[in-house]
Amino acid sequence: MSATQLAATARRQAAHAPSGISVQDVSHTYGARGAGTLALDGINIDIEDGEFHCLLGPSGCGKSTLLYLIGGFIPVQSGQISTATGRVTAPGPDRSIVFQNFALFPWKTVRDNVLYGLKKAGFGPAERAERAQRYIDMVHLTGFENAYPSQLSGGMQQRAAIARTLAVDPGILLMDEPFGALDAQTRRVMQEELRAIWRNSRKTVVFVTHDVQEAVFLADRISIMSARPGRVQHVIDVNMPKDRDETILENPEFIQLSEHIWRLVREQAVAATRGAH
Ligand SMILES: Nc1ncnc2c1ncn2[C@@H]1O[C@H](COP(=O)(O)OP(=O)(O)OP(=O)(O)O)[C@@H](O)[C@H]1O
Repeated sequence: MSATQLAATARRQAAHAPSGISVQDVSHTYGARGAGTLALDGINIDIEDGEFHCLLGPSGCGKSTLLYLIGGFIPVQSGQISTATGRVTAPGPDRSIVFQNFALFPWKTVRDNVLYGLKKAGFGPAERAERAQRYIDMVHLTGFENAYPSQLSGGMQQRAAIARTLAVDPGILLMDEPFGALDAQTRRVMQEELRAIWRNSRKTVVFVTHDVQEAVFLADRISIMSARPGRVQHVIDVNMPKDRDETILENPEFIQLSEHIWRLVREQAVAATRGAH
């Protein structure tokens, strides 16, 4: 193998390995500096490789902005974000994102939506076909390979979007309120499935939500953000069993921790409402 091929293989392996994320003193302003909106102010977060980390905070506190900065979808203006593959300056194969609104191509079938991501990520034809089926099966959409998004329920569409993202095997999975559009029951099932998928795949996950129970159910650690400008107010360890299903909702420790976090988030939500007047 040539040095170039070796380097390409090393890059590809690094992209698939779970990676830590270091966010150092990151601030972000939308619009003209000085006259614009300060969305984030001096964010510092260290996320370990393989960690499930939730960003929790009131609407408008900058959770999505921080996620897009980590993804490299918007440029870092101030401070620094790094992963195992180096400093984040643009999107890369080590980071993939799942959006709230599924973001599937409506004119492509489930299989073709998943294949599209794989082709873009540079997988060969045989591996693309094998991976597409494997991840469609993993999210329990076997039998719906040829269905179009409009023929699927919201939960099924979001499972297809998750399959598309997981199939390319990114080391870091970024999720922006992916279950926000789902009904409560489907949302609970998806949370359990995501937690199980994460346990098997050992990805690093950064998950944005404003739902306290969702954060406590899913996360190893939670960063609670302040009302705008977003700052990290508290970092909470969730010391719960790694295998979680809905029985944990009745666990007294789960209830106590959720109430504690709810009070912390409520303080920020009240501050946000006052700031808006
Ligand atoms: N493209 C943009 N141009 C100008 N301001 C923006 C832009 N995107 C976001 N903002 C502002 O930056 C702040 C943070 O927005 P962001 O979407 O990151 O917050 P969020 O915590 O994810 O909110 P939500 O929970 O409601 O989705 C908000 O006040 C928002 O109005």
